[in-house]
Amino acid sequence: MVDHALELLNISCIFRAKDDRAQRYTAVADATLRVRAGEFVSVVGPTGCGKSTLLNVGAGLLEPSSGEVKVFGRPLEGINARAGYMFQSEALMPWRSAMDNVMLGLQYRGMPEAKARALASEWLARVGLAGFGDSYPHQLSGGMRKRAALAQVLALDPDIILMDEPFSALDVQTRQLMENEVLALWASKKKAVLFITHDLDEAIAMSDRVVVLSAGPATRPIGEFEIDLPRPRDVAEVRTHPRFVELHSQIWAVLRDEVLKGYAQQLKKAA
Ligand SMILES: Nc1ncnc2c1ncn2[C@@H]1O[C@H](COP(=O)(O)OP(=O)(O)OP(=O)(O)O)[C@@H](O)[C@H]1O
Repeated sequence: MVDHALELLNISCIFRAKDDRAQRYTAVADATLRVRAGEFVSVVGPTGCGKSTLLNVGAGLLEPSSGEVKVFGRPLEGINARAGYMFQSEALMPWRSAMDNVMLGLQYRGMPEAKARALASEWLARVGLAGFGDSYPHQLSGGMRKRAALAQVLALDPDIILMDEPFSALDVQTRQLMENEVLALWASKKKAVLFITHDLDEAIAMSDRVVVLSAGPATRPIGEFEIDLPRPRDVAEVRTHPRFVELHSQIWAVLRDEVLKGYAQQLKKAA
């Protein structure tokens, strides 16, 4: 039996339209997505297609209109306690130091202060922020804030890591450094990762598998690709690998039409 960490089974999400509450909008329709324990899966798809919606369902933050979520084989009820979630936006509390931000989740789970401080300090060092524990978010660079947010999630030792375009706000160099760091941490801990991104290069460079979503409405997976590139990988170097180029063109052939459809819809919405 395959050991799945997270299963989204026949998920549909229907929202009331924001501008007209009588109207319904089917964001996701009959979508099935599985992540094995220890597997790194990326989901790519056009803007606004429903990537975050699916991730929110996996996190237990959003109840689907229909379908089932299983976590290590068990139906999910409420918040997914075995998952850590890293958002696109800043998750650090500006009035707390980096150390206090990382400690917060640990203490919330009942860890005594001294133990939480020691563990937070260990994780800050692991993400390259030794000596920055007393700094407040505004005193850290964008990349350092992402590192602190990563420490915050990983310190909780989740079995599943959900990441929603975590590095999209970073410059290219910092982003590649962070991607390599995430890969190194992942390789040492081998957690299940569900990673949402707009960026196909990033998805291929990081993942074991890339899932392509169709343009909305009624988004669902329309392609799935095993990424058989050797590991360990350097995200910048792997892009020059002939197999990377081959996979990129195969996946782009599926994604391209959806991106064009998504773009046309955005234009229609804006008109
Ligand atoms: N709570 C909600 N109420 C109404 N509509 C919603 C709600 N949440 C999401 N939607 C709609 O569902 C669709 C999917 O949104 P979602 O944020 O999941 O897309 P996305 O692929 O993550 O977008 P992006 O690529 O821009 O981050 C969008 O059209 C969005 O407007």
